[in-house]
Amino acid sequence: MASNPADTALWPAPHARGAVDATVHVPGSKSVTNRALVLAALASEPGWLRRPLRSRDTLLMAGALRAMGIGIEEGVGPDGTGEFWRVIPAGLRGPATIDVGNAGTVMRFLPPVAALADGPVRFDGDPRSYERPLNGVIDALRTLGARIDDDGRGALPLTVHGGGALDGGPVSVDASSSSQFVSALLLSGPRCNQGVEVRHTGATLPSMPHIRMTVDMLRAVGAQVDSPESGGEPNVWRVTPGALLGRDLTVEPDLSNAQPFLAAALVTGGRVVIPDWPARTTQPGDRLREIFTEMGGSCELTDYGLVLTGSGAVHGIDVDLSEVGELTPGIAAVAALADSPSTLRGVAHLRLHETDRLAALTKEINELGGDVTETADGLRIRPRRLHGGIFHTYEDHRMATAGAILGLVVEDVQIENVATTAKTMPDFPELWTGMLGA
Ligand SMILES: O=C(O)C1=C[C@@H](OP(=O)(O)O)[C@@H](O)[C@H](O)C1
Ligand SMILES: C=C(OP(=O)(O)O)C(=O)O
Repeated sequence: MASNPADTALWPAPHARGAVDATVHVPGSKSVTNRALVLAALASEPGWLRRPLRSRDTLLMAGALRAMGIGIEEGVGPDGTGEFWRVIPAGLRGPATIDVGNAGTVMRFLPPVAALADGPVRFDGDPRSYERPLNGVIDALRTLGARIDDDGRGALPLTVHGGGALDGGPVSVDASSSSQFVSALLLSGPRCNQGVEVRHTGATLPSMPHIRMTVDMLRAVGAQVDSPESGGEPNVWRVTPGALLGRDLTVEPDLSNAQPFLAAALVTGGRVVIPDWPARTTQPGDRLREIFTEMGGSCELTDYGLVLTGSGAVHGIDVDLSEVGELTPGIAAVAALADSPSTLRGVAHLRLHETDRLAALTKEINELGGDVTETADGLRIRPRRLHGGIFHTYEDHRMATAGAILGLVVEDVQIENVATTAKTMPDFPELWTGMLGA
């Protein structure tokens, strides 16, 4: 939380004096790092993560696993290989207290791990974590044999009374409010006595690429997973019980955190290169190549990385973002600077993210003179000439980076609490000013 006064200070968002031309090395993926940590902790032998993301969300994940008995050693590899974490699995145990902060991955992926531990594990976090939905995970775990004490709201705080093992088996979950419910149950699935069969029952399921990421990463450590994409029933995933391998994994750059830098090339008619952009990935940020091309840029994926070149024109877009919801704040910022209106659809669940992102984007862009309206499942954005002002961030890293995009083009934008970017990208202000050659 923003207990340090410096956290709530105003950061004058740098204004671009011309076309941006830069190469930006983006830190590792939050989603990959936190899945890799969980899978390595559940493995039957030590494993390595190279170039892990070190940010609030991933340090909370590492701290939580350590609290349950897992060894995590940090070091720096030989030239060019960067930092690494060595994860040494051990018997999971309580009593432990876990701070989830406001990390969806920690609050959802770890209760199943705690159910496998021996002893009570208490979960608590930022005030916002009490509001983010966890009911799918709580109810499903009870069905699978776990004992949980909560206050009946389907959210934190709670205590999982781990019994050292979990029966597992079939379970239904409505994951329309967060794909992380499904990922959470699958990740611990191989360690359940009967494995798991997870059936999503809701009308919609957001963030499918993140579920594919879970399935791919499980398979990479030796788990057997049947998924709708591998010929299984729609909305059903089956994980067979079995030991997981310790692997040596290099974490890809976080493509969703590459978004503001790519947007900088787009809105200034410049050129930004992101090295190590993977040729094949489950990260939702890969959709930016298509989305930012439709909005006026051109993308070239080379062996070195991704090059986005802006044309000088920025176009509005009508797009369903349900698969890639976390890209919405950055796309909304670019859309507010476009030459035609935009409609962003399929993201009602963003009201339950770090903050109510639909309300926050509407309010903050409109306070700079914009014309944004909330719809039932997204935003309608009509570009208008914007003016400077304070852009509030509601402790949401992606609000801060969205405000920075606007500040490139609009003079005198001040971002409140830019330090909130530490959730997934602690070096954001330095990377941003470095990109601008400041
Ligand atoms: O599993 C993951 O790593 C994530 C899944 C998505 O969550 P929701 O499905 O709750 O949107 C995404 O928005 C979040 O940033 C990361
Ligand atoms: C929704 C997000 O995070 P979380 O993992 O906390 O859900 C996000 O990073 O945009």
